[in-house]
Amino acid sequence: MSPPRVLTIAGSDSGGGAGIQADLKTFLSLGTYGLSVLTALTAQNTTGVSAIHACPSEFVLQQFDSVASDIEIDAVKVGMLCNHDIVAALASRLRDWKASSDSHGGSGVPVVLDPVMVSTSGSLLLSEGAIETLIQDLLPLCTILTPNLPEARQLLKYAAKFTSHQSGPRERELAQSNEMTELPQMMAAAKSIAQLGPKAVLVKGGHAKLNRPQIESWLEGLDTGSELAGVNGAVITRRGNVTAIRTDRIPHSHVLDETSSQGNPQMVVCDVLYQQTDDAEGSYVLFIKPLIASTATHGTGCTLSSALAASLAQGHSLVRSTSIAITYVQNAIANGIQDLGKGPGPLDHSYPFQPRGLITDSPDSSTASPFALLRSLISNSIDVWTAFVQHPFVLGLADGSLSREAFEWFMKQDYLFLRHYARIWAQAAASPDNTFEEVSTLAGMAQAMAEEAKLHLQICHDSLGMSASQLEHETMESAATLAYTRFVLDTARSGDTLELLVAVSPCMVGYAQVGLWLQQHRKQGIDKDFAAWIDAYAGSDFQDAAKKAMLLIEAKAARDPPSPERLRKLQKTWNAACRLEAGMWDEAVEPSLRRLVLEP
Ligand SMILES: Cc1ncc(COP(=O)(O)O)c(N)n1
Repeated sequence: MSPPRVLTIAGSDSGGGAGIQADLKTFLSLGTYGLSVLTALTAQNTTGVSAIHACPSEFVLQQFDSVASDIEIDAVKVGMLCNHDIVAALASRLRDWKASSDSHGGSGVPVVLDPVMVSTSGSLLLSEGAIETLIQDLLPLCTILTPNLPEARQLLKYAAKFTSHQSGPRERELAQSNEMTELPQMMAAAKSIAQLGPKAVLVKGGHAKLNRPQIESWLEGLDTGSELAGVNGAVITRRGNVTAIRTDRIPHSHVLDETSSQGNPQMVVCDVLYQQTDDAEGSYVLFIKPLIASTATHGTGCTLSSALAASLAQGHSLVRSTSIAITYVQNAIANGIQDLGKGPGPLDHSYPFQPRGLITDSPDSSTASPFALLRSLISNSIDVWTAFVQHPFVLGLADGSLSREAFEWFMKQDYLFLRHYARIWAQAAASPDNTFEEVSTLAGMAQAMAEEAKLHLQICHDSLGMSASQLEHETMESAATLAYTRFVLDTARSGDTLELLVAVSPCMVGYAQVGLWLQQHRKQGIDKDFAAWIDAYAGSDFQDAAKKAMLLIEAKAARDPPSPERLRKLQKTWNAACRLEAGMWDEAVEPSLRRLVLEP
């Protein structure tokens, strides 16, 4: 079960925040295996770059040949290339390598190119003379190019020179305007840059703060109102060749104070993805999300392009990979390490495994890879997982802004859910392949659910005057509760114990994670029932039962290691369960989504 392999060809940042260091951390947290070819060493810290030592281009190729002749590579990310010699040597090698791997029946290894030119701190990371070679030799080989706005401006200066298409003056006009801060301009720029050869271009809008009402009205002019879907809290609309994916969710941050991260909800950032299509029009996907006002953004470009390459290596489409990469970066920025050195800090690449303690700590030092399966399931569902464990319901519990009414709605539905959930654990306990100890652990989870339900009962009794019998026999079940329980019961019927355990895991692992997180981040003076809820999930009874069950899942997976195909199926089951979990909280916080469907 070797993970997908991703190669970074980039420079080293001795400060650890950008370059190959950022790339390898990103690869690891997105469930891939990282390889690296170094182009240059930088003496760098949070305050800037003090020296650069370029590798001889022959040595860059030697590293590449060594890796590529032995290890099958699923995606490549290219970052800092330093000088003309390295660009030229690499372009020639990548062209031959891609041609030979394509001729072996492959559809081509995706190459993500981050055209690193100048560091955030102002140092030149690509010599002037290398840009033309990069454009002429390297861009045509790449699947996607990911310039930020200053880099896009640079590239546009060359677009007119190297392409035969008609819109030369337009490029010059765009390149000269230092204010490429309007969405239509960014879209035009992405399309022009694509003429230079890459199949797709992602113009990153981080340097342009856009105004939400303006964007909304621009999109409305475009929309026929065809709202396609809400996926992971995003609203997707499409008109013609423009798809817009809008999220309002501000990633939770344990480092930024609310005033800075939520300072102005009217400000958004938009990344523009342009893909070449068979007709001349191409297609656009706009990723619109809240601006996070943080200074800890060192390594953002490296991280985004690496996350994109890792997701492509996992087999995701370009649009989904872009969406995963953006989600990863948003959250890693929101959790940026502010106080690492004297200058702007780096992102926190390890945020998916926060709070440290649940899944990162080895419960048993004799296990080489504790929680290997659960880590891989989380790593491969970062966007879905984050939408669940940092749901507005959870954030509302932390700062007390959740309404009592939403909380009580959820308590009633969760009470109904828990009865089924306890049945499912009991069913898993009865599986014929269980050891004696496993029967006891799984039955213990059923018992833990019964304990958990007592809290629900008490809250419903004290605030709504409801008895257990009223809850069980007079409460209608909502669509989200029914959907989740039916999904898990169907999985149980398939008879595959590991799959059943994966279906119930997000609830257990997620609540254990959410409980620990809330314990650290809840505000003083929140509602006493919110506090009791947090105490229940952060408490040792629930945490211990969850940890035991997690170890059991890992033991089962280790005993009968899933094939790649089975792993894909388990991942789908996990993803669905995460979405269904979040769906129950969606109903709580958004009354218009509630549907009571099943009479008791
Ligand atoms: C080795 C290396 N590669 C890339 C960057 C750009 O990153 P940033 O724009 O965040 O400074 C960097 N500073 N160092």
